[in-house]
Amino acid sequence: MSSPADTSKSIKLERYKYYIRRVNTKKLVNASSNLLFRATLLISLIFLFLFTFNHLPLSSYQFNTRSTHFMSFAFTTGGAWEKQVLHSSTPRHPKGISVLLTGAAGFIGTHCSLALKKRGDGVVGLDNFNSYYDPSLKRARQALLKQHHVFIVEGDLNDTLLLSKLFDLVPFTHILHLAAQAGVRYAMQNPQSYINSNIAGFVNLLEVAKSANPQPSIVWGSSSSVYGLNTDNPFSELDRTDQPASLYAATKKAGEEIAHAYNHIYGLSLTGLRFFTVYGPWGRPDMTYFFFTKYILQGKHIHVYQTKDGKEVVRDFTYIDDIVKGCLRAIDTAEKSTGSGGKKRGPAQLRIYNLGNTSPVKVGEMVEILEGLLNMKAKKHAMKMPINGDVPYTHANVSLAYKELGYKPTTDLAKGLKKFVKWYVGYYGIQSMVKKEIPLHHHSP
Ligand SMILES: O=C(O)[C@H]1O[C@H](OP(=O)(O)OP(=O)(O)OC[C@H]2O[C@@H](n3ccc(=O)[nH]c3=O)[C@H](O)[C@@H]2O)[C@H](O)[C@@H](O)[C@H]1O
Repeated sequence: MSSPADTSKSIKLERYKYYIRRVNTKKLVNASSNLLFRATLLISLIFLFLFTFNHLPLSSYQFNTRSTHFMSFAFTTGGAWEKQVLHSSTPRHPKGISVLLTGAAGFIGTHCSLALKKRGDGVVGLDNFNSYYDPSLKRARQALLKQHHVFIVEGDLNDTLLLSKLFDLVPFTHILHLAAQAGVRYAMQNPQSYINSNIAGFVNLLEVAKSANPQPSIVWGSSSSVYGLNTDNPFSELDRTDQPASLYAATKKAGEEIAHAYNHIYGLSLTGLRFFTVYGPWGRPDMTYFFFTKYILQGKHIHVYQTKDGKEVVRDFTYIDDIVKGCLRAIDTAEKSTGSGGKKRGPAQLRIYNLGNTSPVKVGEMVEILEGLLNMKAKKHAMKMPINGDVPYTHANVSLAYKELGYKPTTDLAKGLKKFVKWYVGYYGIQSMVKKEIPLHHHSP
């Protein structure tokens, strides 16, 4: 039997337990309502953001390309942005196509935009204007395109919202995808930028393209560098491409495999073009012919690379106008994608072509041509090619591109460099430094 003292103890204990239960329940209720409140607040904010986003013109978007997160900030500008996109993308020619051209402020991108616009197609550019090389050159190309009524959207391939918005606005028939992190040797300094642009950015673009209705046909820039350490000569599309010598080459090769997967799963029509050392007016300042020109004019030393066995390195330099023709032929022969609603509806076209010049030239010879055009002697130094991603030679077999695209390069290096130098001295306003008479054309490609 229990004593009264025991009974009172057990009552106290029960009361205490009851008290603790109430406190815990209260805490639980408080915690739950707190959680509920926070969740409601979060959901409301998301709805508010989405609502605002969908009801503001895209003009609007500023893209922070330096950040790894591509945040879009919206502010109203009254639909001017949409108008520019629509105007630029509308073909003038009744049979014209509508092209989203990525990397439009780049070297090949600018020339292709002009050529498409000139023949009556609609073109909207996309470019992030990054500072890999002098952005003022990209701005000058943008100004040139503006004169020809090509509008460039300032944004990044990794910005899904922006890409989706563009496809919501315009039923693009084609994408000419030339935006990339270029440069073979720079990959050792900034490997991540190659992954961001050439892999993540490409996949993002394909993701948006596969869901678009209609799905566009896609032509994109691969590279001769995929042949890497291949020793068969000239390089044919059937040669092995599994020995890249640089991360750049590896990302381009990855792009070709990614293209295969998207073609297979989603029915996207995809054509990859392997460009061989493209040069010409409005070119890239990081490329050798470009900075050799600058250094020769400044009286600075230049290094001409040699292979391990003392031979000069060789490139199949290809003039920009030939490349532009190849790109346009690839677009014109591209079949439609077969998918819709993000689903494949049948087999789709998948192609790869070499676009080169088929006549390789020693880098030393390229220097001699420049010396003649600039009427100045270069301060040349022979140097063993560093192990930095470079390959000793490139040489394109273009018979497949000839057969299927009608691609036939017509510009030799001497003729092409002459056009480049004319542009160079005109653009940089240094005609007087070059004693020889070179007729100038300002700001025309
Ligand atoms: O076809 C491509 O797919 C690639 O073409 C281009 O790469 P490359 O063919 O390597 O051109 P580029 O750098 O101009 O060097 C030219 C030559 O000069 C030699 N070279 C270089 C530097 C130097 O100081 N001295 C020298 O002799 C060097 O050894 C080489 O033999 C693009 O940049 C690249 O983005 C990609 O598109």
